[in-house]
Amino acid sequence: MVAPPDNDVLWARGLHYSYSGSPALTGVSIGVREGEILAVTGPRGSGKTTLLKCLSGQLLADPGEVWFNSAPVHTLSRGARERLRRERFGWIDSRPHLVPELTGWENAALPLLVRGTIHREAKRTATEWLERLDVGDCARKRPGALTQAQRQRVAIARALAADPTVVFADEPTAPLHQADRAQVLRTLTTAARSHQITVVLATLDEESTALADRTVTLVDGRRGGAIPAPDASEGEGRAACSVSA
Ligand SMILES: Nc1ncnc2c1ncn2[C@@H]1O[C@H](COP(=O)(O)OP(=O)(O)OP(=O)(O)O)[C@@H](O)[C@H]1O
Repeated sequence: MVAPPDNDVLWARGLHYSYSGSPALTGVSIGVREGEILAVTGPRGSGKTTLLKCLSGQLLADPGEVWFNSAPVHTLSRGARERLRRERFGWIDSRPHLVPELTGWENAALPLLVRGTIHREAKRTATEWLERLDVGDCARKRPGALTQAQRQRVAIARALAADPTVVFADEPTAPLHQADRAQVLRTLTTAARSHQITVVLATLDEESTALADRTVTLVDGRRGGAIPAPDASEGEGRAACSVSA
């Protein structure tokens, strides 16, 4: 095994993944820098979700290597991968899967409570994140009383409140109206940048890639070219980062 570059928080080499014999990823290699916002784009079915699941340890590439902070993830047991996901990674899905019986703050605090954080502290952190994401007024409401955009913000707060090193966001604005998309995405990227959280963002949306530092494209489960983000004066992405392929 070759160790990854020190400055890559996530590093993957030669990822292959098949669903019942149908290949979804065929030899994808990628490096993600600490604090970087990386957009993964490509047509429907090109393997974006599968890549995020392999990088986050939900799926085990076969073959392929995934390293997090210079330690191998692909050799960990299922239990150790689950622990890593719980403690270091956040996941934002394209649909906000909130617990209907819990209030906004309880939903946002869930990963902290599962981890054993004391109730008062978990509530304070969750409430702060809801406020940062402009849904402070949803703290006491149940998901059924919220709009889809509010629910998605609560789901984002839940991912960020647990103090993750990396957040994986799988088309997080897909279910939103056009007007809400840019705002929700801007809120996510601003919050991530201000807390040095690395974000790997699967998206079909050009607006999303403009907010990223770098974009990689998948085509039929393989890497296409890397597109540097526009200059800060044109978009909000930082200057282009180098690609490790
Ligand atoms: N659970 C599954 N079982 C069987 N095939 C799957 C499964 N999930 C994904 N696939 C297939 O694997 C390939 C890659 O899918 P994936 O969802 O990773 O792509 P994607 O780029 O995220 O697509 P989309 O933009 O539609 O979400 C596709 O051909 C898809 O049909």
